[in-house]
Amino acid sequence: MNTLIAKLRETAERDNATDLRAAFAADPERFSKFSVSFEDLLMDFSKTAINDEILDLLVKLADEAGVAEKRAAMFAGEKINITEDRAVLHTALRNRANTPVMVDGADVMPDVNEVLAAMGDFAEGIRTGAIRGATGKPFTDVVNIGIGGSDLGPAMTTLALAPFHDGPRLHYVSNVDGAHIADTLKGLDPATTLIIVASKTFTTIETMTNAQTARKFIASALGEEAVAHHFCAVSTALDKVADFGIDQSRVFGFWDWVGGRYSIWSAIGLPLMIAIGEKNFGKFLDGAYAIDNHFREAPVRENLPFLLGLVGFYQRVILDYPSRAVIPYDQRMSRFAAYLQQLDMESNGKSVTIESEAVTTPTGPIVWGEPGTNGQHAFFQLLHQGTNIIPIEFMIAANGFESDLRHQHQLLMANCLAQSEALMKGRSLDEAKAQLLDKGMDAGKAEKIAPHRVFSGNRPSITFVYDLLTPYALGRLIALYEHRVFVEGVLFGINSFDQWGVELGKELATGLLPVVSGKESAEGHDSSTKGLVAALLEAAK
Ligand SMILES: O=P(O)(O)OC[C@H]1O[C@H](O)[C@H](O)[C@@H](O)[C@@H]1O
Repeated sequence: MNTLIAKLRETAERDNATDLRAAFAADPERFSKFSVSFEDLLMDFSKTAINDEILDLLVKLADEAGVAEKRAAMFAGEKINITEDRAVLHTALRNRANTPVMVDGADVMPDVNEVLAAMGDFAEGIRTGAIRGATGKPFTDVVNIGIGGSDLGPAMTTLALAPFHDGPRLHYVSNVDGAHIADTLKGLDPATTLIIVASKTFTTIETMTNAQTARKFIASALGEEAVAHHFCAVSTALDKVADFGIDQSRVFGFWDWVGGRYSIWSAIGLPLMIAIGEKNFGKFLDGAYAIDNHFREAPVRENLPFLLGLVGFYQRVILDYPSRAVIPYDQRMSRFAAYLQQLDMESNGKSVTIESEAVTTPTGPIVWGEPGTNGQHAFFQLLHQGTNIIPIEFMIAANGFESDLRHQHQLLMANCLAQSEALMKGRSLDEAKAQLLDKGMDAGKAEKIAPHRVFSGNRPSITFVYDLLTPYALGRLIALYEHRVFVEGVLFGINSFDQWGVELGKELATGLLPVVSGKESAEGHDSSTKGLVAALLEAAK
C-alpha cells in the first residue's frame, strides 16, 4: 500500500482526528485556518476532520500522484482520456482569453468561437422573434430532447437561473418512457414550438426515439416541410444529424474532446442560452473561466477545487465514508445533486487504474442530495442519528432574488448554519437528560428517553457561501466541482473521462427489445429474466 496512505490512516486513528468538537475547542483559529475564499465564494471546511498534519500528508500525496502535472496536461490538450484516446478540453470552451489550445497540432479556439457565435445568433433570433416557425409565428416554447450530459446540464442550469430567464419557456424531455414526452407536448402549440435534439453521438436510443415522436408532433400538425423550421440539433456527429433531416444551418457542433457530462459549456448549452440570452451565457462561461485560472494558479492551500478534492479523497479513502450529500439551501438548485451525480459518479465510479490494474483503494463515493430546508424534514434524521457518517456539502447565498421576502431568506440561512452546527456539536447523554429533567420529566423516565435524544456529533460538513446565484456564480460553482472530480480521480489513479460502465445495460436492452415485444423467445436468458418477461407479456395481454 502507498506509504502516505498508510501514514494518513495511522494519523487519523492515532490523533482521534475525527473529534471535531475537540478540534474547535483547542483552536480558536480553526475557521480561519481551514476556510478559503475565491472572490465572493467562501469554502469553509473547518467542520471536517482535517488538521495541519493531515493536510500536509494529503498535499504530499497529491504531489506524488502528479496532480499538478496532470492538471497541466489536461489544460494543454494532451490525450489524458487514454481508453478513448481523447483530449479532455471542456476548459477550452470557456477559455475567454482565447489563447491557442492545441489538439493534434491544430488550435481548437477558432472552431469554439465560431460555434459560440452561431449559437448566439440563433438564440437571439429565437428570443427576439426574428427566427419564426413555419406559420410565421414566433416561438413561445422550446423543447430540448436529450439525456445524461445532453439533458442534466441545461435542465439544471435553466432552473437555477430562473431569475435571468427572459426568453421563451424551456422544457426538457429525457426519459424513453413515453409519459415524459406526452406530458411535455400536451398543451404545447406545434406552430410556436422549437425542438432541439441534443446528443453527442446522435445514436442514443432514448433521444432518437423521442426525436421521432416530436417530429410526428410537428409534421402531423404543420406538414413535413415544417420540420426544417421547427427542429435544430446539437451534436458531434454531423453526418448522423444530416441523415435525420435537420438542415446544416440549424446544427451546432462540438467535439470528441468534450465529455457529455462536461458539455454544458458547449452547444449543449444552447437551450440555456435561449433562456437567459447570449450575454448572460457569456457570464456563465466567465465564471467557469475564473475558476479554471484559480485552479491552475493558486497555491494548493488557497486552491478551492484542489482542497475540495483533497478533503473528498480523505473522507472517501482514509475515513471510508461511502457517500456524500450535497445540500444547496436554494430551491432553484434542486437539480444540482442530480447533475453532480453524473459528473462525479460517471467520472470516478471505476475499479481499474489508469495502468489497467485493479484499484487498491475505494474510488468515487455515492453522491446524492436535495435542497434544504426540504431535506431536513425527510432524510436528515439519518444524517444526525443514523449509523453511517455521511459528509455533507452545504451551499447558501447571502442574498436571495426575492428582496421583499428577506425574512424567508434569513430563515433559510439560519437553517443551513444550524444544520452544520448541530451535526458537528451533537448532544451528549448528560445534556439530553438535563434537558428532560428541566422540562419536569421524572428521573426514571428521563433515563429511558434520553438515549433517543442523543446526537453523537462530530459529523463533518463543508459549507459554501456566495453573494447571489448569478450566471457567473453558477459557472464558478460547476467548474469548481468539475476540477474537484479531476483531483480525486488523479488521487484514485483512475481515468475519470470514460464511461464504459453504461455500455453493458445498453447492449442487453437491445437484445431484450424483441423479447419484450413478443417477437423472440426469452430462451437463453436466466430464469429471473425469463420469469419477468413472462409476467410483463401476460399482464399486457
Ligand atoms: O449525448 P449522447 O451521445 O446522447 O449521450 C447521452 C449520455 O448517454 C450515455 O449513456 C453516457 O453515459 C453519458 O455520458 C451521456 O451523456
